[in-house]
Amino acid sequence: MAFFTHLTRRSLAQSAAMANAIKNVTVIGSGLMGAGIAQVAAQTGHSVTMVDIDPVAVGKAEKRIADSISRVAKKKFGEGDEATKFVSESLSRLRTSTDAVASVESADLVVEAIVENLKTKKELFSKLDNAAPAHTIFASNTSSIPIAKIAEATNRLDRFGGLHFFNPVPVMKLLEVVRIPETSSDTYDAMTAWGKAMGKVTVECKDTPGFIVNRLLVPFMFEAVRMVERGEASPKDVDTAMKLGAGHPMGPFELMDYVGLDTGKFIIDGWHKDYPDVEIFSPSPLLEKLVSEGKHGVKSGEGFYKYKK
Ligand SMILES: CCCCCCCCCCCCCC(=O)CC(=O)SCCNC(=O)CCNC(=O)[C@H](O)C(C)(C)COP(=O)(O)OP(=O)(O)OC[C@H]1O[C@@H](n2cnc3c(N)ncnc32)[C@H](O)[C@@H]1OP(=O)(O)O
Ligand SMILES: NC(=O)C1=CN([C@@H]2O[C@H](COP(=O)(O)OP(=O)(O)OC[C@H]3O[C@@H](n4cnc5c(N)ncnc54)[C@H](O)[C@@H]3O)[C@@H](O)[C@H]2O)C=CC1
Repeated sequence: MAFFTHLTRRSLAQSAAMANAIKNVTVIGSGLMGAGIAQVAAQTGHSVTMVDIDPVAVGKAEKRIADSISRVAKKKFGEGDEATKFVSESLSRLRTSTDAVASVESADLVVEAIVENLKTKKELFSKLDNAAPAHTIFASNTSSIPIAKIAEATNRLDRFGGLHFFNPVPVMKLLEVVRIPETSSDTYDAMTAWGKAMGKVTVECKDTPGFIVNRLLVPFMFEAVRMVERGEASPKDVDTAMKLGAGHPMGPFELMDYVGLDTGKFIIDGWHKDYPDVEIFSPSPLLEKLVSEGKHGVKSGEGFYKYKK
């Protein structure tokens, strides 16, 4: 028992040391997820650089972060000086850039949250691998792509893993920490300790399709779309049914609009390519139509539903 307690103390001390080791965080991608991850990292005392190839996306992310931090501050401190200080100190730790390579030069951790496309992610990581210091840990926030396939673009498989956050990042408590066979224990422990320092509850995941949550959630969403395509129910009735009958905070169509239908299409296209014989992953005419019309959900003003811009 004493030996066990000693071990627990030692591993707690090690975890704390590792959380402290990650001070400088670079988040690549300033869309829905990148902005949320950068915000929470800044809120929890990290020095953060948020990068996007698109300067317009950076500007939009800054506005979303300012709005979200105010809501977090209000919830934590109410109105007043403490809330104002929390907002200004958090924002002072956040820088932005459009130059990914330059932004990793002093990073302890790089979290990638760019579009859900394997080729684009590999091209990015390949460039970053040459520019980042040897100790830097690389992580992807991918929803559906195997971490091992992304990591192939680098020479740091032992310092590579998945950090899969949930939308909206400032609110959702879960973080899936994904390891590939080559991920070292030090890297895995450092990612987990950092997740806890971010205020998240972590779960350990193997590099299996969809990890834990999306392995269950995505087929549920697919099935909801198929029901509507078969004319069995309307999106609104499916949403009402799942909220009132199963206690979900959002119905599947509201959630798909919230996540982004373009991201949903990237996921289904990728899984259809990898598993061509699994019928549920075959292309959805309804989803194809909405995405081709630029209806990407809340972020574009329309998806399955219409939103005020
Ligand atoms: C056949 C083909 C089909 C193909 C389809 C394929 C689709 C594939 C999709 C794949 C998806 C993959 C995504 C992924 O990898 C993982 C995910 O992230 S899944 C999504 C997980 N998220 C959820 O499930 C969210 C569920 N919704 C909710 O929990 C709530 O609705 C939500 C918190 C979003 C909003 O709550 P609500 O009560 O409705 O609204 P309020 O505005 O009142 O907010 C409540 C509370 O929370 C605070 N808050 C909300 N948003 C923010 C924010 N951005 N920042 C800060 N704070 C926020 C708000 O202030 C409120 O606080 P109070 O103190 O309670 O007032
Ligand atoms: N939307 C969601 O609810 C969730 C998404 N994810 C994953 O997070 C990642 C990002 O998703 P979202 O934030 O929703 O996407 P998004 O479409 O909102 O943002 C992606 C951003 O990446 C930028 N980008 C594209 N290529 C880039 C490059 N080479 N370098 C720098 N920036 C680049 C784009 O300009 C855009 O601003 C995806 O892998 C997605 O699967 C994970 C959890 C939830």
